[in-house]
Amino acid sequence: MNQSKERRILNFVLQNAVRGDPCSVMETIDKYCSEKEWAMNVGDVKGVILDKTVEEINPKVALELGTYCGYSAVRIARLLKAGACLLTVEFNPEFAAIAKQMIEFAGVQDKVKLLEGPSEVIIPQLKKKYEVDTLDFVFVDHWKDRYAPDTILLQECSLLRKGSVLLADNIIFPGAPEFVKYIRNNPRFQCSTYPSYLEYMKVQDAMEKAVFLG
Ligand SMILES: O=C(NCCCCCn1ccnc1)c1cc(-c2ccc(F)cc2)cc(O)c1O
Ligand SMILES: [Mg+2]
Repeated sequence: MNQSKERRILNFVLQNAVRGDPCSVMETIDKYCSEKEWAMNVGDVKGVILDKTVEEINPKVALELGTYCGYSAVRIARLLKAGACLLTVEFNPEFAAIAKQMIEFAGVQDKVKLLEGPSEVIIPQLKKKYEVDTLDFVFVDHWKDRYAPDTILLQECSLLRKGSVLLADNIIFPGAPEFVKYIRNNPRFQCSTYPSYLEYMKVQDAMEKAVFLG
């Protein structure tokens, strides 16, 4: 049975990156996906916006929606301080299996909890099953038509507090128009847009930062 692209990316990392070195894993994925096969990692250009947002917030509890191969989980986790953690949600079992190995190879597994399943099922479980109080940071990078409903669900589940920061990928391409409409017209969020480029491409994209005002 022929290999998936995600399996080829993981194998390239296992054979070429330095075990236990998150930056080496990120660089190796970026090299493969810019030279050999495009893939929907947040990438090295938008990744800098993600880095700066995480460093500014210094979250104790972070949530990622959309793990994929684990590139952004490694990217976020490498910046987390002792005792901080990232919960990352992946719906696709194949992607989750790849991401688990990627996260372990990078050596950040102690800071990352990979949760497999639909976000609409997992989000309501975060408080009781995963012992979350509130979220300091949320990286939104899953199905684009789930951005708005899951942002509403996070509020309904009292998972956001005054100052919680959401950062959403792909605001321009592929786009998340319902989310943009919802979040920019919502007085409970302070929004800012970060123009950038689609991963590994000369195509415009952007990230939206939304601070929950409580
Ligand atoms: O669809 C995307 N991500 C979600 C993947 C599935 C999430 C599954 N899941 C996880 C948890 N709950 C559900 C995505 C797509 C593109 C893209 C860009 C150009 C193009 F021509 C085709 C695609 C670029 C991204 O940066 C993306 O993030
Ligand atoms: Mg994305």
